[in-house]
Amino acid sequence: MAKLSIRDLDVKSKEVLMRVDFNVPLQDGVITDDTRIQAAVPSIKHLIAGGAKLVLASHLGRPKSGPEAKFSLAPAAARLSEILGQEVKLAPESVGEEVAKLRAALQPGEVLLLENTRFHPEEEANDKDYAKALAGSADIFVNDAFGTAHRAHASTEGVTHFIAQSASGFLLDRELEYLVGKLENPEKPFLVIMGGAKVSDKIQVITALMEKADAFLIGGAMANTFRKAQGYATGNSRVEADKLDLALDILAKAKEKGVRFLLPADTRITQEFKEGAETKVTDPYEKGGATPDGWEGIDIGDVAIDEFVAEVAKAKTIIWNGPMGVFEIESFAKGTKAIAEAMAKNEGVTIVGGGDSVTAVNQFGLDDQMTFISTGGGASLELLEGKVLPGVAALSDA
Ligand SMILES: Nc1ncnc2c1ncn2[C@@H]1O[C@H](COP(=O)(O)OP(=O)(O)O)[C@@H](O)[C@H]1O
Ligand SMILES: O=C(OP(=O)(O)O)[C@H](O)COP(=O)(O)O
Ligand SMILES: [Mg+2]
Repeated sequence: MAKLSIRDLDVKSKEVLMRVDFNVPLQDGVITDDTRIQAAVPSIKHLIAGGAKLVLASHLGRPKSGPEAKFSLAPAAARLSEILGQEVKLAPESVGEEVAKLRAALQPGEVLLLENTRFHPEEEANDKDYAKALAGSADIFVNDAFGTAHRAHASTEGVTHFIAQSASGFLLDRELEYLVGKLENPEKPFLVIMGGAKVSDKIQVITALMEKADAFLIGGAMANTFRKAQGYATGNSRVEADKLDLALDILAKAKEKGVRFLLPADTRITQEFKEGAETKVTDPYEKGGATPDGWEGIDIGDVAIDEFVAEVAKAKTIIWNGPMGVFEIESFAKGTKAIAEAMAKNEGVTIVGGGDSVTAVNQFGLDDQMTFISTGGGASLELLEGKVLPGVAALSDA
């Protein structure tokens, strides 16, 4: 069923609450990649030009409980203000009396960014009272947060129950159009590359993706979980202990189905998690490779790089989510860079999704060489899996 779109709205003098995904990478309070902010600008400008009183909501990072300065959206407000060339006020909170006053005082064309919704645990719990408070006096809700559309949270799903009209934004439309439409019949071989840190979420989609993909490459922290499950020593590596059985199930299923499923043959490891740290590569696992105690896997190894690059060269359609290593630290970026370069050379369809994966590709200056850049990692994987994302399902029908 088609959903109401931002194109269909008359927003003149209306209060519009728009969910954006300003979950941008920060280092010492500085935004290292503003792709997600830039990606929301077409919808923001459209609403400003249409005379809306615009209230923006977003999460940033994963604060544990309550406000934490390092997860403030202040840098995002400042960056958006620069991009728009107009003031973007940051509310001190996402809900409450003071915020209600700020919202009521908005004039057509003005923009207010609410503080991080995840400063309230009620956001992720999709609590009704919090969602209602967030909806506040809004006449219209727009969801342009593709990167968070796979979460049924108060600001993505809950609010729609308290606002008359809920529509998709331009970014959400564009992502869905490409990732659902163009990927319906991918040219084969279809390769999925997965890595990154959000293992417990993303490992869950692999089984479903085996119905579509011909091959998988697994890097990042996800690879550690698979290697641990196989019984290899993983030292201090980041491992998802409660996903070991699932990892073994996935390996068995891949074998049964004849899906190529490549884990890194070796791993780059370190004792110190910092720039310039000494690193070394384990022996290939086949030859007894192991990560000793006190060391942790922070990138795929050199044999793995060669094998993965060869696999990328053979594929006709590739979707990549999750860096191969901790690319934010240059000494740990080799594997991620090699994959990005191999994708750039591939003449088939190359899709990179995810806040951090896209940051890496931008950092290497290879974004122009990709067919499609998606602002969502988990969201694009769940979409590919064939799921209707909760943030989309909740929108009004057209
Ligand atoms: N071996 C590893 N150990 C720990 N963290 C890793 C490892 N490999 C990659 N990462 C981290 O994964 C993070 C990105 O993961 P994720 O959020 O799942 O990807 P994306 O944002 O592209 O969807 C990066 O910040 C990177 O440093
Ligand atoms: O960064 C995000 O996803 P991604 O890391 O999969 O690209 C989104 O903002 C969702 O964040 P979440 O995974 O903490 O819900
Ligand atoms: Mg990420």
